[in-house]
Amino acid sequence: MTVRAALFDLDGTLVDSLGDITDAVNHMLAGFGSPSLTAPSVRKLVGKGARNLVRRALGTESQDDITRALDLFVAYNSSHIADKSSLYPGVREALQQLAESGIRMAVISNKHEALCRLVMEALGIARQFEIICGGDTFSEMKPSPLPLLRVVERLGVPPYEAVMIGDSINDVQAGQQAGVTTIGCAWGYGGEEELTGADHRAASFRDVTAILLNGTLAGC
Ligand SMILES: O=C(O)COP(=O)(O)O
Repeated sequence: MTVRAALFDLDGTLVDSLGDITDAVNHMLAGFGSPSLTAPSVRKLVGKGARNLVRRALGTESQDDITRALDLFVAYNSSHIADKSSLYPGVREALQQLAESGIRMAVISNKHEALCRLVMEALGIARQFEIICGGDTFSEMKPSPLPLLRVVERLGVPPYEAVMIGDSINDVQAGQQAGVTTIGCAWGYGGEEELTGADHRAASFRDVTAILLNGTLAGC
């Protein structure tokens, strides 16, 4: 199999954003007079977008409260987007290498698209990607296959020549349903058990490039 497109998850895959997400969650909780959460607790809530994150952090089903919480979270996170966030080791080099080898690249995140763009600009990787989309870009977010199918269509690449690289079950399930090969990243926020369905497992970014460039993908 020739890999023509690499579709990357963002939080927990390219960027370690947990510190800033935790601060934004705690800013939001303070606005409700609720106690703070630790980073390991917030880590378990990341993955299905900001609305789901604030709903679970606050422990409410009130749509009014969730909307207010979301506004507080997004406003704080927008102005503290990369105070503590950084790229995972090897990301910059890997993106350069993949770009040089002609692999088309996109980010498909469940984070708001505007926040994706902000953090990617701040960390200097936005220009490496032809397409950047977030949880609010399409009518459905991962684990729906829809964002992946829309992106490969826009790239003009068939799903079977694309690979989804991510750290959570949302990435693995979206990839499986889209007919895209999946690489599970062991360094992210998803637990070990979330990646059992992935076609490949990467322990570092070096593994990701080796799998993408050396033709070691299943079915090669
Ligand atoms: O912000 C989230 O909930 C998850 O974002 P991700 O899809 O980039 O991991």
